[in-house]
Amino acid sequence: MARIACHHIVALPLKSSFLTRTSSICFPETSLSTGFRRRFSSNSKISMSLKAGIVGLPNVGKSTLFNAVVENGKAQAANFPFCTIEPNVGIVAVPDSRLQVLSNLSKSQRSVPASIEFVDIAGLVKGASQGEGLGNKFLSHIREVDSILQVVRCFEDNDIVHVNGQVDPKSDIDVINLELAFSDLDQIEKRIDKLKKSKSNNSQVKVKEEAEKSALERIQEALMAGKPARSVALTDFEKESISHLCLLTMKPVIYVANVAESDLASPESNPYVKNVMELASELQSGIVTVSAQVESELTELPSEERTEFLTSLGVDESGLGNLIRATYNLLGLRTYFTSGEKETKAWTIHAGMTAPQAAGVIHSDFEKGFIRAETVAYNDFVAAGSLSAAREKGLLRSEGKDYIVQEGDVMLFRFNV
Ligand SMILES: Nc1ncnc2c1ncn2[C@@H]1O[C@H](COP(=O)(O)OP(=O)(O)OP(=O)(O)O)[C@@H](O)[C@H]1O
Ligand SMILES: [Mg+2]
Repeated sequence: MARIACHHIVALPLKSSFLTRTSSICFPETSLSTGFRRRFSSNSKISMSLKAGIVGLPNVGKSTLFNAVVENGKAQAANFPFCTIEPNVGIVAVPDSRLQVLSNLSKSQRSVPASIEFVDIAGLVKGASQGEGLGNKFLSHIREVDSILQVVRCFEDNDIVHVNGQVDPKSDIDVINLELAFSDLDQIEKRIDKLKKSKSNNSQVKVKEEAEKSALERIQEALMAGKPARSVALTDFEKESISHLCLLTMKPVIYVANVAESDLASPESNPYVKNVMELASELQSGIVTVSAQVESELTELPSEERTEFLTSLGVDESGLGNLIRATYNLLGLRTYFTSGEKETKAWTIHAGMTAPQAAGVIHSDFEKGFIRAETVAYNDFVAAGSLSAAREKGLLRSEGKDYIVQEGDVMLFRFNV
């Protein structure tokens, strides 16, 4: 296996999911895990969950990581319409080697990668849920993201102040998680009070409110026991009933252990990283190790010098690609392709989406007027060499409106307008 500047330690679906069409993915038990098998009903509102928030104590390396990821994401794809929406929100390309392969085969004029949004959120401190530091404002920024990358300081450096005086990943993680839990508890308490006072006579509303109350009571219990909301088993109906609250501890988390450059080659031997690994597994979350400092220095170097720098640190490649892919997968996102002479493009869908829903990602008219999809698995497309060759060999299938789009499908939609 290639040595990389970012090691995925927990079974997060990284590269494997991109190599096989139907990948067997082992996700931590998050709220998203059921989504793999779940089908999206056609009337359910689909929003592309694309935002990952970089969260952590002050001065742990969040902005350093954010800048490196954004710079790297931009560099990954010259044709990618990169933009920084606000100074602290950046869209980055999801690196995917399949894109270039398809693009070459189709002799496309350009290729467009999938993308996700990263948000650099200011540091959280103890007491934030009571308004300390930048307090509730920043908790509300976290509320808006779909997944959390929690940066944990695992590097020693006496010149860089640690808000609590010493490097202690367990304590840092506890501080952040406690603030998130307090904020959720506060919201839940208010909501349960409101639900108790509800006088609705509408039976449908009543059923929904009962489901919401029952879910919230169970989440409240879990939070009091130090567990995140995502650890509570909920039905789809219950999940939907509480979704308006955007609970912070419901969001899937990846712990990003930010290590010194000297630890990059074997992060597992750093006891701080070990602590983070143990906690991540207890909290049903993923972990990646990365050195934000190294990544930021890499973006400053001309590409020919990057390999040399990485080799001197004992690794082969930058860790950001893996971090971005891990985040993409954590968000429950999947990719299908369209490929032709004009362009080859990676489109982002949720796992479980049907062909018309996937077509709707391109344009709502494609979904409304959907007739059929012609589809071929990525590996079959590559083996055949082109869409027409795949058709001749009978590898191109014609699929109807119930077809669940698979990771890596290359698709062509037939529709009426
Ligand atoms: N892996 C690392 N090794 C050594 N130094 C690092 C590492 N990662 C970040 N730093 C340094 O730590 C300092 C703080 O980094 P940064 O400003 O990114 O933190 P932050 O979490 O965004 O802080 P804030 O919450 O105040 O915005 C910087 O001087 C940065 O160069
Ligand atoms: Mg910062």
